[in-house]
Amino acid sequence: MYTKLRPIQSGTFSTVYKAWSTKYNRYVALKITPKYKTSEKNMLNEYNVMKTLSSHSPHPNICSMLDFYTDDSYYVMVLEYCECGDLYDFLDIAKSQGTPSSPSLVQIDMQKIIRQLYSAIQFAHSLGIAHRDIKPENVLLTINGDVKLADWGHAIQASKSNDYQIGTDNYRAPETFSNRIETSSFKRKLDQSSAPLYNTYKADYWSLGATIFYLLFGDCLFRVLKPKKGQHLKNLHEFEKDPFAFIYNKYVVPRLAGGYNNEGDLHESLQHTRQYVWQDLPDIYDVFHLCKIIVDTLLRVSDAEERSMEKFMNMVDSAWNKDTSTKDSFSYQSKIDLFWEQWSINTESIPSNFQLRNFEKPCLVQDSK
Ligand SMILES: Nc1ncnc2c1ncn2[C@@H]1O[C@H](COP(=O)(O)OP(=O)(O)OP(=O)(O)O)[C@@H](O)[C@H]1O
Repeated sequence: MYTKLRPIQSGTFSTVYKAWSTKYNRYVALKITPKYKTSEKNMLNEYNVMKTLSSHSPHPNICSMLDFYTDDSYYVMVLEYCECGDLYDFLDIAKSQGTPSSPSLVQIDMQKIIRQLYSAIQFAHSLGIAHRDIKPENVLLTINGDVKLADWGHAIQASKSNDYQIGTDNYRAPETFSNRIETSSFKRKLDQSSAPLYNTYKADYWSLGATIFYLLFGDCLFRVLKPKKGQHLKNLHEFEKDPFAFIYNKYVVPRLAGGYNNEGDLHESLQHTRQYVWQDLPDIYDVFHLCKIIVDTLLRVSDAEERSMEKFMNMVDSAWNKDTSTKDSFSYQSKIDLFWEQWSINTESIPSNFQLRNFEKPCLVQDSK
């Protein structure tokens, strides 16, 4: 019924193949998991989640399960095939095609990706399912540039959980790290049931914010090497104290090595380091503005309850609403005002050869001294 054509990629637990289905008369993806790599309980959980998500009217931005098989050695999940693979690899290819002086021709339609991810996550939450591993690697792309949220292996059908360390560190919400929990009983792993519960939907909101951040800067917000896990918590504290200074120092300043005379140069430098182009963020203020929206609505460190995907989407909608007659619309002047209000970083934190000067328009210049 299925003819395996080629392996697509091996993940931690499974290998995914492109295959042809005579039953559906279309290409499919076979996600094949050896039984020794997972427990029956975990597989049953993924199967049940996929079944719920794929039944009655499947969501266009969720990678549906078409079939499921098992034998003595393997579990085989038959999935819709996404021709362009995952977003992480897609951007990696885009980056490798470009050069610092000429970015790859790949263009990222931010609005489309954001809206479709929002819609997929909202749909899953409305069915009582939290994904718990949202990241660029789990966002698949179709040939039409539509996204499909995939890999529901860590998903849970509950709005609260006290499972910690589930998902991927670089995209995981702070409250899901067990070493933030001070209860000694939890630390000693005596009684997990007494560990505090976290809201699984709000944890997904954080991961959505971290995923969009990756698209903006081509890098993870809190990239931490495995041996340096403690660093992750330090980063979170630093980020919480002043998110804009954190982002500015870690993601903007390092890209200023060559010196910049105006915001156009800075915008280009960001594009060139990433080496792919955003289709719909025409200038640097749009990038910073979107970044501010993410920080204000999704990347709330301690006050997880304040995270709101609806607020995020409303603010994105008004930021992209180019009708300047609307009160909240994003005029060029308001972008500049916002830049100074939110991004005028303490000058002590800027390397000595750079300074912010308020010219006709705010811009970054290299100090000639
Ligand atoms: N339906 C699909 N169409 C095309 N490519 C796919 C599909 N499903 C998965 N892939 C590719 O295979 C990779 C691994 O898939 P998946 O994340 O589901 O496996 P996994 O074993 O759970 O991985 P991990 O746990 O390491 O994240 C994806 O990142 C993607 O590149």
